[in-house]
Amino acid sequence: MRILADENIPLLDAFFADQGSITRLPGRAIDAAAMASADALLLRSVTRVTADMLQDSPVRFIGTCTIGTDHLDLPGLAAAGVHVASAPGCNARGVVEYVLSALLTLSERTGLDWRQRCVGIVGVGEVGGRLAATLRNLGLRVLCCDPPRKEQGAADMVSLETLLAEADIISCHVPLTRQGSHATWHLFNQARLQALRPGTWLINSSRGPVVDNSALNAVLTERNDVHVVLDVWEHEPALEPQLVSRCALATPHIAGYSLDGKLRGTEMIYQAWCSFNGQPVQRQLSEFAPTAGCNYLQLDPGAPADWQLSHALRWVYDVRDDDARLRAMLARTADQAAIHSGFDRLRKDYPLRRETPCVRISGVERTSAVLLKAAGFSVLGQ
Ligand SMILES: NC(=O)c1ccc[n+]([C@@H]2O[C@H](COP(=O)([O-])OP(=O)(O)OC[C@H]3O[C@@H](n4cnc5c(N)ncnc54)[C@H](O)[C@@H]3O)[C@@H](O)[C@H]2O)c1
Ligand SMILES: O=C(O)[C@H](O)[C@H](O)COP(=O)(O)O
Repeated sequence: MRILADENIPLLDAFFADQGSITRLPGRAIDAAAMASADALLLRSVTRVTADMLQDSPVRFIGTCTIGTDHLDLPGLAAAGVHVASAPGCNARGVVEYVLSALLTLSERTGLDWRQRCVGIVGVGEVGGRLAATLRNLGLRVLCCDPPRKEQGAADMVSLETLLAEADIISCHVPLTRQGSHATWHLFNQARLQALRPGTWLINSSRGPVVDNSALNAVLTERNDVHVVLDVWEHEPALEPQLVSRCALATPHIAGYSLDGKLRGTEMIYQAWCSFNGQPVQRQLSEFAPTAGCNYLQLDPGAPADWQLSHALRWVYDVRDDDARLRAMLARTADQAAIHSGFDRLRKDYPLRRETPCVRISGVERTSAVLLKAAGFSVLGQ
């Protein structure tokens, strides 16, 4: 069995070494020629695969260790008899922590308390659903917009127009789709961007083309009341430096880049591989990865509960660091080829980041403990 894999998949050998010979390539270098001599592909989100690209290839299994699948032509591959597996929800908690950190940052910069604002969530699946639950636990008013789920009977959904009219903060968590009645390509087009309420915070950590980047750039030229956070870009790894400079926070598609999320993605694809090949699952992530519950944060017991929450959220993940790294890269070059490689380098060399569930916090009062638990922390001794 010849396995062709993205070099950025962690624990490849631990899970797959005895399943065949593994060839590693940068994800963007995995092309039709490389696929022609592989039986299986293990990918992340940067490798596009269509049925046409596999015409001369024996590949029958593709596993993408990611939530998103828009890089794969799913109908074409299914028609060609290629089995595709993805990793739903693998890094959803990381994205929630990214959004919480962005809210905290915008709150500090604008002086507006994020916990008093109404949040509109567009796309209420693995990420949006967890974000909605966390924010509601923390006492925020949350509006949810998910027409496909509404059609399947989900209650309490609002239209996008209602959400645009009522939400102070909009966070986008839809898949990128180009066809069908709920296509999300340019869901945030010029008209909707212009219709944002004064002072709106708009966060996109789904896929770049969900927001029309050129329209956004134009709208931000006219309006400085809207605060935009972008983790994903319409033409990434290409970036429009002017748009970056107009964003309140700008990061290189790392919202879900917790170590836990990446490792979970590999394990889920290993499990899908075993199922596809009719073989038992013989390996578990817990054999290879550091377990949860290993980090301790000591908080000042006398500090106010809101401070404890902010401090703990910052300790888990601080979006300002990723924003600073992207801006520093852009300050060094205006050359697009260098920007492409700089963008990919920031992702490849991403610092270690762990998710909240592996954090234990000691030394807090009861009010703080309730708040911290609502945000997803385990609180020692409570
Ligand atoms: N930036 C990152 O690091 C990162 C990490 C994880 C996921 N993502 C992206 O976020 C997306 C969402 O992730 P998820 O795990 O929540 O996916 P999901 O499939 O669990 O949920 C997506 C939800 O969007 C809804 N939806 C589809 N079309 C819609 C529309 N037009 N309007 C409103 N809702 C619509 C679906 O019904 C579904 O409930 C992924 O597809 C991926 O592209 C990005
Ligand atoms: O869809 C996903 O899971 C995320 O966008 C994921 O973080 C993408 O990571 P990449 O495949 O680009 O390394």
